[in-house]
Amino acid sequence: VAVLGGGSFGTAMSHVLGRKGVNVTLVVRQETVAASINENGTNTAHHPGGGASRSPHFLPQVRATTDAAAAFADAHFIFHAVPVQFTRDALAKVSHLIPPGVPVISLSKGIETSSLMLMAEVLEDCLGSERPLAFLSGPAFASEIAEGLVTAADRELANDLMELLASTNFRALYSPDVVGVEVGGAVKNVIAIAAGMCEGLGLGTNAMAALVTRGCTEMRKLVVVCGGEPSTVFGLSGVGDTFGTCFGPLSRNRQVGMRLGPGETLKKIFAPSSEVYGGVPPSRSIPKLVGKYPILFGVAAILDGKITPREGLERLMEMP
Ligand SMILES: NC(=O)C1=CN([C@@H]2O[C@H](COP(=O)(O)OP(=O)(O)OC[C@H]3O[C@@H](n4cnc5c(N)ncnc54)[C@H](O)[C@@H]3O)[C@@H](O)[C@H]2O)C=CC1
Ligand SMILES: O=C(CO)COP(=O)(O)O
Repeated sequence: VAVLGGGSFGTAMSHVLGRKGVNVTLVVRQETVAASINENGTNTAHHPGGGASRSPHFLPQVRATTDAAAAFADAHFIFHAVPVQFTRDALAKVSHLIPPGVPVISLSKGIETSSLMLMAEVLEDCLGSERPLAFLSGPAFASEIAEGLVTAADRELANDLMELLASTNFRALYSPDVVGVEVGGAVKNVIAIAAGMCEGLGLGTNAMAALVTRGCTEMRKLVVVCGGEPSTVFGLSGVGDTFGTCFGPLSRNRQVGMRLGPGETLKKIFAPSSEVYGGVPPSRSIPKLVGKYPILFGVAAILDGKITPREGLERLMEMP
């Protein structure tokens, strides 16, 4: 397996596969990161997620390189772990190196803000309509991967992936609903920002439960608008990922919301690093896509600095 993107999730999935004895080549951009993985067994550039613990030691099955051509040449699967907004840029440099017929599996959750496309459409744009594609989603924090959902138009490819990934600490189930799975993964990040704000404002358990429940209703409506199956929302990629993200401490999107709630600005939150968390771009693109769903639209207005989190809450409460 070649994994494109040596961030938190690319690293975590390399560990999952490495522990199964699968040979993995992690494609990173910096020689220093590759050298650190190969020589010291650690990825100094990234925490596995949640900021709580450092990445475990790499097994010898996992090697890192900056040479995508070499990594892709004999790969049976390519896992794409570059954030949605940087996907086109990343693939523009390497897509010609991917041998024909080799499946590409997206691990990335979100909506491309410039085009309002899901990863299925972005990847088809970048890799052509013949490329076999699959998508992994669900509650899968890099620091404690547990369960994921594989979705693909091709059932045989999905079966191969479920077998490839299955282990004592990872289980993959199947869904045929690519749109429903992908919309769920994008929207849950936005709900997580809202849940973090709820927490940051100290609004309590009742408010949090109501917010997350109503957020999932908006997710279901959006899945339907985009052509997915509403029942997908009740599975791992919908409520599963939303609960894990909103009610636990691990989500970076939720952590952004927790700081926004009491009044910190996005500019200040992102000042120390150039990273933009997954939920921030979809928060802004989803309203363009669907119109005024109250929670999704409210998060966008807050991130754009048009209203404060507390004003957003008041608007929700005052809605007829
Ligand atoms: N961290 C997590 O727990 C989970 C993350 N995901 C998804 O996985 C995707 C990646 O997330 P993380 O690994 O957490 O992000 P990250 O910020 O830790 O890492 C992103 C990686 O992409 C690379 N990258 C950025 N721009 C690039 C470019 N133009 N060309 C090549 N590489 C580039 C960066 O160098 C970095 O190694 C996101 O879409 C996220 O939603 C999904 C499930 C869990
Ligand atoms: O998607 C995730 C877990 O399933 C990771 O969420 P964050 O990007 O909010 O950390």
